[in-house]
Amino acid sequence: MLLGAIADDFTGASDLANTLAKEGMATTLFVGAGGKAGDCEAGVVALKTRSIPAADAVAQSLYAARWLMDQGCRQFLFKYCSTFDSTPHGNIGPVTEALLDLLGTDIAIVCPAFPATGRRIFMGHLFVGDRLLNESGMQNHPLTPMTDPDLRRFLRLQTKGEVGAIHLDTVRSGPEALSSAFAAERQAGHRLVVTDAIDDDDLRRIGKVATDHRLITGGSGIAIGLPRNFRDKNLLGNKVRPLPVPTGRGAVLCGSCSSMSQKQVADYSRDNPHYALDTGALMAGKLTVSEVTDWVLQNSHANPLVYSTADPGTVSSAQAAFGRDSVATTIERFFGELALALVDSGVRRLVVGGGETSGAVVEALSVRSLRIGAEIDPGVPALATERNGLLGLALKSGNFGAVDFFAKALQQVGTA
Ligand SMILES: Nc1ncnc2c1ncn2[C@@H]1O[C@H](COP(=O)(O)OP(=O)(O)OP(=O)(O)O)[C@@H](O)[C@H]1O
Ligand SMILES: O=C(O)[C@@H](O)C(=O)CO
Repeated sequence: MLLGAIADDFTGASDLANTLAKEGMATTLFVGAGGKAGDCEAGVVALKTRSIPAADAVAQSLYAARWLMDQGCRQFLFKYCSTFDSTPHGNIGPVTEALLDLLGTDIAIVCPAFPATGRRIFMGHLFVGDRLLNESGMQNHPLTPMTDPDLRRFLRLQTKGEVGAIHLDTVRSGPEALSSAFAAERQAGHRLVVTDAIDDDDLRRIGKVATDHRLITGGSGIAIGLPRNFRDKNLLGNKVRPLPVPTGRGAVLCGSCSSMSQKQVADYSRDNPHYALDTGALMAGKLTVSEVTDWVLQNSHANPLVYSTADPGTVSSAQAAFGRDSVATTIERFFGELALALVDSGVRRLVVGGGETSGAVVEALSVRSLRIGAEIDPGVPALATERNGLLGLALKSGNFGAVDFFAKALQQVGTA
């Protein structure tokens, strides 16, 4: 394994694995670290550390990094959300500083840009489409509301050390000038350096210069330029293989409340059987997994949708009534148990919306690794794994995918 990545959630891991596979690295997505890695050039360890206490996120990330070091990785990538999902306490800053210490290196690019999905960084500020981050809908996120678009200022709340910045004009002023700018930041003791990028060419420029950086952090976009560095050193084989095609019934599970998920749920619900989870009933223990499993199986000829997706007002009321973490955990556990029941009852194609939700689902399925297939929409590949036979999956980040994503994904992760 040449490149080892640690992703703070599961949809993020599949997003990054998609980029690395598209750029020609034989990539495997691992559900947690440990055990045998098999034959791959890039390994992405999916963790569920985005919204847990910082100390736990650091411990799990260091464990994953040590495992990746044992696999022989030469370069390491910490993948977080392209909308920088975090809180003033972490976990992006603390995990990055701990990885720098472990890897014995003194600089980490911080670049969540993902232009294909509208995430761009200019003068240290993160945009989503034509809006600043804090006006993009992300200010309403159920777990990590993003209210400051200035990455330098927001990240500084999470770090021990000062944060550096490299602006777009420097990124575009040639590899030598860009390398010198990183050297100057290093000299100034700025270990985390927010780096502007507004298109894929900027990301390739940064990737080229980062060839000798031991640690890089960001969204999946920052990985665009990295496979080429390994290819230029003749380190890559021709190992990317097409996915096998699972066959069987399908279902969609959505626990994301993002603006895009709300549109996707509305779109899919128009023509397909759909079941809205009643949060109150769930919290009162009045809605059981077996009840919903039965409903899905009765409708499984038509690839039904089960969702907890709700608008910000409904989410806030549920959080006020039951507590934010308690409602989130209950819903995630429900989706995990539901997915397990469905897959063990013969569902062979599963499309999941939301990073935390995807983490709960994949962990409940107890699969160890996933293979990466073709891209369905930017940042979301078809995935395949084994559980009682071949299982096709798509793990969609909250705001990713076109409005008709669910129908499209069901077709691309396998056949009926
Ligand atoms: N109706 C609801 N009320 C309160 N919380 C909810 C509701 N529905 C889902 N949640 C919780 O909100 C969180 C949504 O996070 P999740 O990561 O799954 O989606 P996302 O943040 O939109 O996706 P991503 O992280 O990929 O961008 C989960 O913890 C989920 O359990
Ligand atoms: O970077 C992104 O936006 C996604 O891969 C993600 O991490 C959402 O959970």
